[in-house]
Amino acid sequence: MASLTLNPPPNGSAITVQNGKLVVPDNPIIPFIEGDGTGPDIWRAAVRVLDAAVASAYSGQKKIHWMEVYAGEKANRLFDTWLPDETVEACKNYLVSIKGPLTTPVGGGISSLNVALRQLLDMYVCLRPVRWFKGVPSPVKNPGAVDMVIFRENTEDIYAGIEFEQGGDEAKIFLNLLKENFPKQYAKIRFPESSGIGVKPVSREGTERLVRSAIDYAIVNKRKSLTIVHKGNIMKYTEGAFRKWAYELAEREYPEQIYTWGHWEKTRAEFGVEAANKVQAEALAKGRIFIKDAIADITLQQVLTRPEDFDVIATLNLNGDYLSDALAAQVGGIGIAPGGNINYQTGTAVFEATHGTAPKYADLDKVNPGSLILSGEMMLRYLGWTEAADAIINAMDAAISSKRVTYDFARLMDGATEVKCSEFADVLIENL
Ligand SMILES: NC(=O)C1=CN([C@@H]2O[C@H](COP(=O)(O)OP(=O)(O)OC[C@H]3O[C@@H](n4cnc5c(N)ncnc54)[C@H](OP(=O)(O)O)[C@@H]3O)[C@@H](O)[C@H]2O)C=CC1
Ligand SMILES: O=C(O)CCC(=O)C(=O)O
Ligand SMILES: [Mg+2]
Repeated sequence: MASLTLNPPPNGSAITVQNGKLVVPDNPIIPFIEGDGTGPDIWRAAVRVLDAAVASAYSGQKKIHWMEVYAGEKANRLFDTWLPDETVEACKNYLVSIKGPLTTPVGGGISSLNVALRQLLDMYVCLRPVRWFKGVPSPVKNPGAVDMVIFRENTEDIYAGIEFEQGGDEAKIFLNLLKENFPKQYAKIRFPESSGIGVKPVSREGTERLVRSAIDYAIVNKRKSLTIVHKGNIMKYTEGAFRKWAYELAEREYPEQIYTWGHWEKTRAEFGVEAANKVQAEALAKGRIFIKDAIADITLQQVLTRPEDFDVIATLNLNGDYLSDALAAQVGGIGIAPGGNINYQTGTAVFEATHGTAPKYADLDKVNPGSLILSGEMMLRYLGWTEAADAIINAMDAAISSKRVTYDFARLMDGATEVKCSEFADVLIENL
């Protein structure tokens, strides 16, 4: 078994934070994790596009110095560990990283390494923008109306990993604890002997830092609304509390920048519906962000039936996981759905696609690398390298217009030429 020593590229420099702002040298060291399954294919394609975009935008004055760090199957194969401490340390020390997808077995085995990274680095925002590129095949009539940005809470909820396996000693201890201390709640468990147990923590701090990031984003990017998505009618003290804390934070910290349903309701109670509508219209015309909420099940319908009503979305971990894949479907699928895990306080960020390892396509040079490339685009924007990021968006538009696309788009697009994963990268590079 090889021993693990990371060798930082000798000509690169670390990104740092000063006075709460990222300081990005022209030669930043950026750790990358190749990923499992299709990860190596899409990484090989993505890194070429990212390097070419930076080279062409800055005429060679800026250059990323990539540093491979290990996780998942490759780390286990080479170093007999799934997530080496050195990887977590590198992501922490170099601040900004990028990764391919990592496999998580279902129903047993190791816990998610993706979730572990988010928790260990306390990257509390999972940022997943969903927008349509002209010409991308979509199952909905008006995919252009989809322009949403999901802020998914990334460290809490059922993903905290507090679970007890049915029949195990821990489950028995936990069930006894419930029985003795909370007999009324225990009585609600229909089949206690044969139940596995999961615990769902949702905190005020966790909610507030997520919602604050979402409101800040909405303000900076001049977005119209923020919808708090929750299942607070059923899970009152977790998801219901998320909704309550979100509104309270908005009203307390952003009184001049937001307008909420609560404000509308107050005006309506005093002066009637017409007056309330008028005050709301005036507030929104001045650029205030409209803060509203929606229950998770109806949200999944309404993002389809009236997408124009949704803009920035703040939601809990599991809702955000479901919602991001569902929304990706409306704009061409998971093959071009990017994301980033971010701690806006420390600056730590790991960018990664929304999709998984798609193992049936591993090593076929087939899948769409767009999601990882667009995650890289988000990363470049996060670094402040907007020219390179813009170049990638323009190249994506041009590649799709030319209809030279990977299998996922080609199977739905009339007159398309199917290209391989690596060839799609070539098409993008031609268009930079
Ligand atoms: N952040 C991460 O690292 C994530 C990891 N995972 C992990 O990935 C593994 C597999 O998960 P699974 O649920 O199958 O989901 P995947 O996202 O890996 O794949 C599901 C389907 O999505 C489509 N797809 C995925 N990636 C692409 C791409 N790049 N281009 C085009 N189409 C794509 C394929 O559809 P089609 O069959 O129609 O061609 C594929 O069969 C699991 O272990 C899971 O835990 C899952 C999500 C995120
Ligand atoms: O960690 C995993 O394997 C799945 C994660 C996931 O689905 C996501 O991040 O969207
Ligand atoms: Mg997911």
